[in-house]
Amino acid sequence: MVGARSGKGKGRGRVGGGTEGSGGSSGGRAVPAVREARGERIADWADGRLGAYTLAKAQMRKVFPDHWSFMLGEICLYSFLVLILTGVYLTLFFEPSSAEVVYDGSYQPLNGIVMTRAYESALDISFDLRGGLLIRQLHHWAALVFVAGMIVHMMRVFFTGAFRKPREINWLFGWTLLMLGMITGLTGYSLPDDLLSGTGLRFAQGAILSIPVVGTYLAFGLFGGEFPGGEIIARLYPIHILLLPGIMLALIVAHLILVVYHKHTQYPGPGRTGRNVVGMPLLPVYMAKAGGFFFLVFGVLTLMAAVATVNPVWAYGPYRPDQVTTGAQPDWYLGFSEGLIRAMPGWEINLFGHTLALGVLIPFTLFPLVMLAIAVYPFVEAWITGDRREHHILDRPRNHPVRTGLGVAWLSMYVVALIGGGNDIIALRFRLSINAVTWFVRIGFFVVPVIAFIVTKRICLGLQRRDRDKVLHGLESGTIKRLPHGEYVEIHEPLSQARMFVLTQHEQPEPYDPGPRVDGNGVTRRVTTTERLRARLARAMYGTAARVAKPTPQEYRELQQHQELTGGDHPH
Ligand code: HEM
Ligand code: HEM
Repeated sequence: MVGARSGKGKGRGRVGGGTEGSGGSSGGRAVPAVREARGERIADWADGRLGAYTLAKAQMRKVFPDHWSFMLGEICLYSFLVLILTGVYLTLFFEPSSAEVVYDGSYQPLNGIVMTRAYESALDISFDLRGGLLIRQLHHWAALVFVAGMIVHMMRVFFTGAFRKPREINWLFGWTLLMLGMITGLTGYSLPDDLLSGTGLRFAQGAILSIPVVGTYLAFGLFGGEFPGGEIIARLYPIHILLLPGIMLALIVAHLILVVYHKHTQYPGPGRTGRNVVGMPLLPVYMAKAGGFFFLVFGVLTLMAAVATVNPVWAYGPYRPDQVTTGAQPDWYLGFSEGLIRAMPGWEINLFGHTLALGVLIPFTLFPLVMLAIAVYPFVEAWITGDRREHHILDRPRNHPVRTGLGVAWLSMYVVALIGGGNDIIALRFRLSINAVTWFVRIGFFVVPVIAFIVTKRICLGLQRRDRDKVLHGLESGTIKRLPHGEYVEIHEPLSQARMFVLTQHEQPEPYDPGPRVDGNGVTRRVTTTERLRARLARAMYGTAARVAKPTPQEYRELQQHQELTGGDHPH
């Protein structure tokens, strides 16, 4: 089905079976000879009050393009729903209290141990509440998958250039969701007040303390005094269950409204243009698929929760500031910031009688900066290209080697820092020296992204060359033929027209050029440093070193003629 991008309500077919004008009251309406079906009566009732027909007509036949990578956003959505469902259940039994109690419950090894009521309630949920452990595990697994889903979804959007006009704002909404998701996770796994969550909070408090001038005040204010204080769990609780999920829910709604408003992008293919969407209608096809997919995500998460233990708080024991678990790890998405701090040398300087803990402050600042780099990327790229057009057809990542290289470099930086966050575990498991792992991270943080960039760019260029080859020479069939004069040639099968279109439809724009500095009359024109920088970046991004010229029709025709002469085979 093909839907138009511009104009509203292009759906065809009768929606809801309504025959009356929408929004109108049924006053003065003649009694129908045949009683309408119950569904139709309910639909009429709703339409009279909500204008349902107009809304449904415009949206229900909306076309959604089909591609597996468009399920990634859905995985984020469904794991968020699972988080809310399981989170609500947990709030019924979890008590965010730092009051001290002596444990006397089903988990024998901890009996008689002093702990907070928060930890005790987490143990009760795990051992004494029907389904409690499964729900706790499900909540935690959903959180891990939620953030992973966001990163993969973000990279899909990044590598295909779906962030370009008009979707820059939606990119920022998404990015904010990613940041909030990470913080919500941190506030969540800090709640049960086990030894691991306390260690994480100590880490966060140390990072806050390193902020110059206001750090101490902030830390004291947040924790209600000297660490750990008695307030933090009770303060994190409303932030975790209400404030952050509330903001995220609003942002997700805005995000999805924008997806509907802009209409979804589509991969290039014959018949797909920037003015249409080729795919399946929202109702019934897409709704059925989405509904099924929700249960699939829910089911897989439940299976993971049932068979793989995550955060066994009972094994860690209650938090005590004088103890730390060995191999303490944050959840994977914050391993990045942990790694930066672990790899950073413990520098400290004294400024006007105040200590500046650079060993913590620098990595603590670097983390948001690395994240910020990806947030502003769409705007930087738009500035470099000077492209103000709307884009609804996705790029093939290979056709943008520099962008793809930058994305992979960014990811590799993330992975190197993640290795740093688990330096002790990696050293232990692989029998390496922890110093060797730390030094690898220190050097790798700068070197690995550069290597990743260069390798990715080369692979992209190689793939472009391969595409060019396929268009001009067709597919290698593996059949070798001997010509009358003794030469061996491989028979090449021509590509389908559709494939040929996909491989050649991309644009290869000339990079921005500020023009000659001296014009025809010998007058020197001022070219600003910014213009020069922009031209240089544009050359790096789209210049001849960053693309393999796609075949011209002329080249193609010449080869075709040659082919006819040699009887359908390409000499190689
Ligand atoms: C709670 C988190 C998120 C949810 C529930 C969500 C949901 C969705 C859904 C369902 C779609 C349409 C299907 C698809 O393209 O996968 C979508 C598209 C989009 N998302 Fe997200 N997303 C989230 C996070 C993000 C993040 C972290 C980013 C980027 C930083 C992002 C940027 C976008 C953009 C630009 C589109 C439009 C893509 C297009 O039309 O091709 N989203 N999102
Ligand atoms: C983006 C959304 C959310 C994320 C990423 C998230 C993440 C987490 C994580 C990782 C934990 C630690 C679980 C454990 O003990 O192993 C947790 C605990 C908890 N979460 Fe959430 N959560 C989210 C939303 C919510 C919502 C919406 C609610 C309530 C309506 C909620 C209520 C709770 C409660 C009560 C706990 C403590 C229970 C316990 O740890 O045993 N969460 N959350």
